[in-house]
Amino acid sequence: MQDTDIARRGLLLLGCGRMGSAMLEGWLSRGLPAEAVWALDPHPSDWLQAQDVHLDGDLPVDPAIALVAVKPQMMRDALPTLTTLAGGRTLFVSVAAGISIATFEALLGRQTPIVRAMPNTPAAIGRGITALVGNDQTTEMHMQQAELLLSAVGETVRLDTEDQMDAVTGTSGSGPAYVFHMIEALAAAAEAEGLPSELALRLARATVAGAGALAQETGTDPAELRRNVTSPNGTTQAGLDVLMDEETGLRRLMHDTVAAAARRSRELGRDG
Ligand SMILES: NC(=O)C1=CN([C@@H]2O[C@H](COP(=O)(O)OP(=O)(O)OC[C@H]3O[C@@H](n4cnc5c(N)ncnc54)[C@H](OP(=O)(O)O)[C@@H]3O)[C@@H](O)[C@H]2O)C=CC1
Ligand SMILES: O=C(O)[C@@H]1CCC=N1
Repeated sequence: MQDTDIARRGLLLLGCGRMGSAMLEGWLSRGLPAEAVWALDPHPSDWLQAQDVHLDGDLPVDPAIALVAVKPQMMRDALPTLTTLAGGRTLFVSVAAGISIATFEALLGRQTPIVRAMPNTPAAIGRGITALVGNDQTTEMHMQQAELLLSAVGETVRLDTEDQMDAVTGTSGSGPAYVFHMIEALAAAAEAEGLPSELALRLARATVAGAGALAQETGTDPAELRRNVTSPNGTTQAGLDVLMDEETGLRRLMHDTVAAAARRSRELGRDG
């Protein structure tokens, strides 16, 4: 991230809570100079205060990007802080769930280039994935600039239409929480089978991490990877008979989980 327009002109981060700091941690560790970052947050964490970023002072004059990472419900209060940067060279990037580009245009003006993005917290270790879509003012150069920033903390993918964003939010935005719960549930099940809690958690964590890495690194169809584990009439088959039950199994549960999250994203867009 050194020697980029972002490093030269600066990055403004509005809201540095869980998602803002996950990304900031990733950018700093990938070479974005701390002095190129202006962060605004009413209650900065100890971690944020320990970074050499400009904290809660004046706005930078002409930042390349203003990234908005406050809660959707805070957006209407927080965004006016940045209106002096709207309509100029600064690209606005929002990671807020639900809040539409039209809402940002109403607050910042239609001539402001705005990218709506949905990252996830594995960005903190450079393993995030962020989906992006821009408004009519965003040029190819703006999209590439947003991708440069977000690809420093993981993969990026452009969406065809903004209305895909609610489903993306329910899938990859919220998804890490589902996977962490999978670790919790697997560990609890191991304990119920008599293993000590520390060992149970260690096995569950390494299994989820290892399986995820195998799926990601080989690119093999996950169904094939699942079959590779499943010996005929063996232990895995006995387990999967429960997990893949059509009525009560994971597919149905995951369907309802993602649908509920996507629905909430649409609600936040209406009420946020
Ligand atoms: N957490 C996640 O996994 C993901 C979150 N997002 C999106 O990121 C955004 C932030 O979420 P998350 O980080 O979880 O939430 P947090 O509450 O952890 O972070 C939001 C931060 O913004 C601060 N804030 C509140 N008002 C202002 C203001 N006026 N100016 C500057 N900062 C302000 C908050 O301070 P205080 O707490 O003191 O109010 C807080 O530190 C949300 O819009 C969410 O939808 C997107 C993808 C994933
Ligand atoms: O829970 C939320 O609303 C945010 C958006 C995606 C992940 N966290």
